[in-house]
Amino acid sequence: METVGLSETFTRLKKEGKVALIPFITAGDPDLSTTAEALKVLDSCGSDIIELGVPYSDPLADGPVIQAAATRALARGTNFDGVISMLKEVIPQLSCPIALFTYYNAILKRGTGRFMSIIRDSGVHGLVVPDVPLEETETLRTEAKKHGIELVLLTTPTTPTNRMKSIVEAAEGFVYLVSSVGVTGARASVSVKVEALLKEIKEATNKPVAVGFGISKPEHVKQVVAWGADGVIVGSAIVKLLGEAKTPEEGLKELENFTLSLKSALP
Ligand SMILES: O=P(O)(O)OC[C@@H](O)[C@@H](O)c1c[nH]c2ccccc12
Repeated sequence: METVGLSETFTRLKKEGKVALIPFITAGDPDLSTTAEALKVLDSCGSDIIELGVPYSDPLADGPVIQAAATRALARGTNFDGVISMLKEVIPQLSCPIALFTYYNAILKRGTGRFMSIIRDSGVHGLVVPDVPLEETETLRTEAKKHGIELVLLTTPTTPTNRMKSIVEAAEGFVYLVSSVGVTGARASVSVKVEALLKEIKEATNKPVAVGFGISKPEHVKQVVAWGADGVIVGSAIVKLLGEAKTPEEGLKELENFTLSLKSALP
């Protein structure tokens, strides 16, 4: 089935008074066939958008859980081409859009235009590149737009206001609000600064804002929703379940239960 893109998904959810559940998993951990199953589980448990990470050898923005997942995936021989061919198989079976998550290196290696057409042909709708240098963002954005890919941009608690404004202006699909400084990883609680940050961003744009970093429990989800988030991103807590389970089947079962618990915390 042809899935709609990121911004259309948020438009539908807004009409329904709902908040997007956006899980992140690392492709190839523990292996690509389990990733294919995990995408279907996440979709059937009510995920609205799925962030799929392409494993990279130097994930500088990632904490230990996702770094370990990338290492395991790379050790299994997971590469960009393998992720793309898996997606070509799986995306037609999903009802929610995929946002590919990659460090800038994978784009540099192929050239921006070629990279965008490859991911578009696989059925991917969105793209998140956490380490794209500011001066390269414009090229990335132009090429993404040309190929119908929504380029999500990230803003953080330490992003100066005028820089935040240009980020939200340029972002497609949604704005990714990184909740706390530092790297990805489950935290005991979500930074209270998120409330003020969300307010400031929502004064600067009508685009949907999804919050990520450290969210790992249903109560975190409820908190972020209460502060006005349009979407909630959960990565490390899910990656941990999948990657550290005794068997892939057990990991998928735990993934299902955990995703349902997060979904039930959302309106
Ligand atoms: O893992 P957390 O704390 O739940 O945060 C989501 C995060 O994993 C995901 O969006 C992501 C994975 N790698 C990243 C690198 C930078 C920014 C965001 C990310």
